[in-house]
Amino acid sequence: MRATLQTLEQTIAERRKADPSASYVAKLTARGRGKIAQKVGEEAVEAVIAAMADNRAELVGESADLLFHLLVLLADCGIPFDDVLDELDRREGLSGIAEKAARPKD
Ligand SMILES: N=c1c2ncn([C@@H]3O[C@H](COP(=O)(O)OP(=O)(O)OP(=O)(O)O)[C@@H](O)[C@H]3O)c2ncn1[C@@H]1O[C@H](COP(=O)(O)O)[C@@H](O)[C@H]1O
Repeated sequence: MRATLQTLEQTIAERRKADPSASYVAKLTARGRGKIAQKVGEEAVEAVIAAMADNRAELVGESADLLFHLLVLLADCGIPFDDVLDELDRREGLSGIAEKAARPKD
């Protein structure tokens, strides 16, 4: 899973500098961060609609669109996707800490 996103992140980094007439990533990047952010929002709403309609195929497709556009946005902000994964890892490490702290000591 991580390799797929890593490859896509790499491709996006390369395509940002491509000819906008030949690359969707370059075209979207040229339209500015506001437009990229708007696309992330639109794809998120479409994924939610697909989930609420219980449409599995649509949800898979819209989730792919959402992740792709999120990676384009992170690239525009100069944030490596590894930073997001590191944050998730950190939270996983934290899970259960509050529960353990609340437990009476032996
Ligand atoms: N994963 C994707 C991907 N997912 C979705 N899309 C594009 O996202 C767009 C979303 O469609 P919409 O109808 O929502 O948007 P639109 O009508 O094109 O644009 P708006 O008018 O809404 O702004 C489509 O044009 C899709 O082709 C993607 N375009 C590219 N990739 C990946 O990015 C790589 C680089 O692509 P290029 O930059 O085109 O070389 C590709 O090899 C793929 O791996």
